[in-house]
Formats: sequence, structure tokens, C-alpha cells
Amino acid sequence: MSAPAPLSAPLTAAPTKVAVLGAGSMGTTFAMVLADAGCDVTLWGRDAAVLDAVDRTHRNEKYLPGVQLPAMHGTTDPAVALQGASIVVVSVPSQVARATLASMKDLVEPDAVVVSLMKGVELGTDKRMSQVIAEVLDLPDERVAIVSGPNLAPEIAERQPTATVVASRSEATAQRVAAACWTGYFRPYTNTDVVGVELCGAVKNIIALAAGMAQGRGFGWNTIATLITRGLVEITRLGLALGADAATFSGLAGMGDLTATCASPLSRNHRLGKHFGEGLTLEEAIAATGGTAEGVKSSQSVLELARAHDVEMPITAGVVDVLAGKLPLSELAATLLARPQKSEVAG
Ligand SMILES: NC(=O)c1ccc[n+]([C@@H]2O[C@H](COP(=O)([O-])OP(=O)(O)OC[C@H]3O[C@@H](n4cnc5c(N)ncnc54)[C@H](O)[C@@H]3O)[C@@H](O)[C@H]2O)c1
Ligand SMILES: O=P(O)(O)OC[C@H](O)CO
Repeated sequence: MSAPAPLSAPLTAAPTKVAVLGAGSMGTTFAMVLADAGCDVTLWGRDAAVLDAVDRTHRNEKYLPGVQLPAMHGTTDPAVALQGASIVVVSVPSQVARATLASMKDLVEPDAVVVSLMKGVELGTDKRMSQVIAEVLDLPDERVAIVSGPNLAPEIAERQPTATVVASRSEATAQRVAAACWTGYFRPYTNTDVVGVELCGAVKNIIALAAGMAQGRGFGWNTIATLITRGLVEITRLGLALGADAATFSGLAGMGDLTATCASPLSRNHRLGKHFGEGLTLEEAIAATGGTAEGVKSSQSVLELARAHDVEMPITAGVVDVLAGKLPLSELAATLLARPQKSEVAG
């Protein structure tokens, strides 16, 4: 499963020890990728029955039914997971990342790189996950990385060909994390634009909610393509205002992930939007979807970020209003289409 080792890699090197925090669908899937790439992986989670099964039978039937995982450890004890781990991967819902990491702060090895798989923005602080990680664990930029891209967990778990972006302000750190998760089916590219890569991951969930809502109301591909294209404009506008690199938005973490999430029924954000568009209440749609749909909570934080930087994000604002019950979904399309005429390329 592993990609060929780079020529410079010592042939006798001990496997990289990695802790993955969060045993849901993405945490477990990425643990699989890391183990397939040759790492010594310990998956941490709260559910003793799940982690016991991961440890003994290398299966997580709750989140990845039918998937046989490679050899890895499972534990509910963060000290066991984190001891000796030179890479720590965080894959809990964004809104609990701060509390989860704070409870483990003293257990993280002093030289470990901490990697976020999370695609959300914290409510209340409007901080990206790399900011939360650096703040809670008191880490310099070179010890923080992000993995983001068109990475629907159920497809990766089938070992379907997939690419991703590993972003860190330090190219060396990004390369180190990329080497740890490079397999024959999973290809990481590096990027130093942490702001852009993280914003792409968080905002595409909001656009996917809108795409799902449109589909739920019976609209077709013209509408979805419009949401994807104008959604990318919104993401780019916000990213550029926050100092991101324009090239990121046409890459895997940008256009790539936006397309996958807006088009695929495997996306929880897309599914939740569709349930809502079909007439369920928000609570019913959340229950019917299952799993973490980050866009519901992050939409509020993203809109606050946009307003703080004087950035126009009409789709995001519309989704926020609809979810808050301030705008009937039946009026969202008309509201967006009636906005003042403008040039497509004027920004
Ligand atoms: N599933 C995907 O396809 C996918 C792909 C890329 C990125 N992500 C991102 O990964 C992150 C995790 O998503 P997921 O798909 O694994 O979600 P999930 O809903 O499948 O699993 C979430 C996990 O977090 C645990 N959890 C919930 N509350 C917790 C708490 N208070 N403390 C500790 N653990 C808690 C749950 O028990 C569960 O194990 C999200 O930010 C998501 O956007 C998901
Ligand atoms: O299921 P979603 O909507 O959280 O999307 C999963 C991944 O982020 C797709 O890349």
C-alpha cells in the first residue's frame, strides 16, 4: 500500500509513531491511510467498545462498517495514544477541538507536529482550527499542519484514488506530514498557504449546504453549478482579504473539495441541506443526516469573519438566515438572484 520510500529515507528508520484523536469516520479513515503508509498508529476516542474493536479486530463498524483496517492500536486513554507520538492528528468536531486539546495539553510530546483534519471555524472566536491548536497547545507555526482536500472518508476507506493538500507555514513540516500519509491510493501535495487551505475546507461546507438545499427543492445542475462557481468567488474573496494565496482556490483544497462536497451524496453537509430542502426542520435534518456537518455552526463564524473584513458573501449570508429561520428557504433563490446587477469578473 505504501508509496515508494524517497531515496533519501534511511531504510532502517523506525516507523513514525502517530496518534489520531477522534475515532469517527475521518479520524478512523486517516488512521488507516497512515498505517497503510507504514506509520505506527494509535487511534484515540471516547467510546470504549469502538476503540476496543479497533485495537483487537482492526474494525470500526460504527463509523466505517465493513471496512477491514490495517494493524493499529485503539485506546480511550489519551496518555497511551500520545506517548512517543511525533505526529498528532486531530479529527474531532471543530466546536469541541479546544476543549479536547486543552484536556490533553500536558500529554503532547514537546517536539510533536499537530495536524488538523477539521473543516470548521470556532463559534465565538471565529478562529480557524490551526489557530485553536496553536493557541491551546502553545505551538509555533512549524509544529502545526492541515490536511484538506476532496477527501470523502467513505471513498478513501475503499482505498479509491485520492489526492489532498498538506499545508503548513513550514514547507519542511508539510513535507514530513505528507511523507507520513503517502500511499499508493492517497497522494498528498504540500502548500504553505494555511489560511487559504483552511478557509476552503470550512466554507465549502456552507456552499454544500446550499447545494443540498437546492437539490432538495428539486433544482438541477444549472443551479448546483452556479452555487459551486459563485461559492468559489465567495471563498476566494474572504481568503484574499485574510491574506491567502489566490492559487490555493483553484487547487484541490479549493475547487476540488468544493466540487466533491457540493456534488456527492456522501457529504454530510450536502445531505443535511437536501433533507432541509425536502422540508425537514433543521433538527430533523441533523438527526436524519448523522455525523458531523460542520457547515451548520461554522456558517455563523464565517459570516462574522466576512463582516469583520468587509467581504460580501451572499450565499453564506443566505444560508445563515435560512438556518436561523429568518428567511424562508423558498425565498433564498429569489433573494440571491435579485441582488443588484454586477460584472462577473469585478470580484
Ligand atoms: N468524514 C469525512 O469525509 C471528512 C473528510 C475530511 C474532513 N473531515 C472533517 O473531520 C472532522 C471530523 O469529522 P468526522 O467525519 O470524523 O466526524 P464524525 O461525526 O464521523 O466523528 C466525530 C468523532 O468525534 C467524536 N466526538 C464528538 N464530540 C466529542 C467530544 N466532545 N470530545 C471528543 N470527541 C468527540 C465522536 O464521538 C466521533 O468519534 C470534521 O471537522 C470534518 O469536517 C471529515
Ligand atoms: O461529509 P462532509 O460534508 O463533512 O464532507 C466531507 C469532506 O470534507 C469532503 O472533502
